[in-house]
Amino acid sequence: MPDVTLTTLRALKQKGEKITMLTCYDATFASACCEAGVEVLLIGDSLGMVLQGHDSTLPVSMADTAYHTASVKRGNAGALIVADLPFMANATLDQTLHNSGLLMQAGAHMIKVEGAAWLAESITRLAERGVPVCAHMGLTPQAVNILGGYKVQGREQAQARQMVADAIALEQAGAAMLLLECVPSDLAGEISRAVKVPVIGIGAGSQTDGQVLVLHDMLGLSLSGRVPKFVKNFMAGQASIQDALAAYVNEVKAVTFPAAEHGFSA
Ligand SMILES: Nc1nc(=O)c2c([nH]1)NC[C@@H]1CN(c3ccc(C(=O)N[C@@H](CCC(=O)O)C(=O)O)cc3)CN21
Ligand SMILES: CC(C)C(=O)C(=O)O
Ligand SMILES: [Mg+2]
Repeated sequence: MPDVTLTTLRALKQKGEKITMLTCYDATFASACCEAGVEVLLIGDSLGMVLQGHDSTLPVSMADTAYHTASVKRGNAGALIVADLPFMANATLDQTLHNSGLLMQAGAHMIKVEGAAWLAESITRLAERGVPVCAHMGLTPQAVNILGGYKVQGREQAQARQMVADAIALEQAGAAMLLLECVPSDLAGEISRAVKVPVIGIGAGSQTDGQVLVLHDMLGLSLSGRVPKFVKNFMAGQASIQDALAAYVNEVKAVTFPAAEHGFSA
């Protein structure tokens, strides 16, 4: 796969071709994902849940994230690498700049931060220094203790209008990409059409510019036996992990995944 850059992703959006993204935490899976044509690899703080067995993403440290980012970088063959800034690693602007720098030096090409319009200042400061930022909106799992659980966001009209306005504000602040988690499908489509930067969705329906899933979820593995409704098991009917990864890429590109049953209504 030729190196995927921000330019590649913007061109895919303009062409109307869907962007494929998966979480990835190690070199071997990074290599397998690249082989399958996955364009973006995310070192998600979901690693705290799927690798470490915690019940939230909050315990994940900068050291954990840097370690997995460096591992993914060694197996990568052309994908754009995005790393999640862990819980409280962006408590101040100084810490945001310092910690983002460490993840870029570990091998990330882009940093992802959870929030809304209040992220604007740090996104601008990072972009000035050469760090592209993905703003993760909607269900932001680091705020699970404020949100009262992993619940769909933006179902109320006022909250939906605010999310559209925040997305536009963050694009103007210099965000390179947006990610929407667990928002009604039509709202996610509206936001995707309102900005020029690529919008990736998880539990956000099929109208976004791309899709992401947690690797373990799409391979049919779970700790609890309980999986969110937006997850599809791509191992079903496949002979190998490599085939399952390829099936994911095919279904996202063909817009057969996500189907209506994987999304939420308003
Ligand atoms: N393995 C794994 N997969 C994920 O997608 C994921 C993580 N871990 N850890 C971090 C967050 C937590 N996520 C979650 C977890 C549960 C639901 C969930 O159960 N959602 C309900 C919707 C509830 C509602 O209707 O408001 C569902 O039915 O899917 C959603 C996102 C997504 N992220
Ligand atoms: C679910 C994705 C978007 C994520 O942030 C993660 O894996 O941590
Ligand atoms: Mg995350």
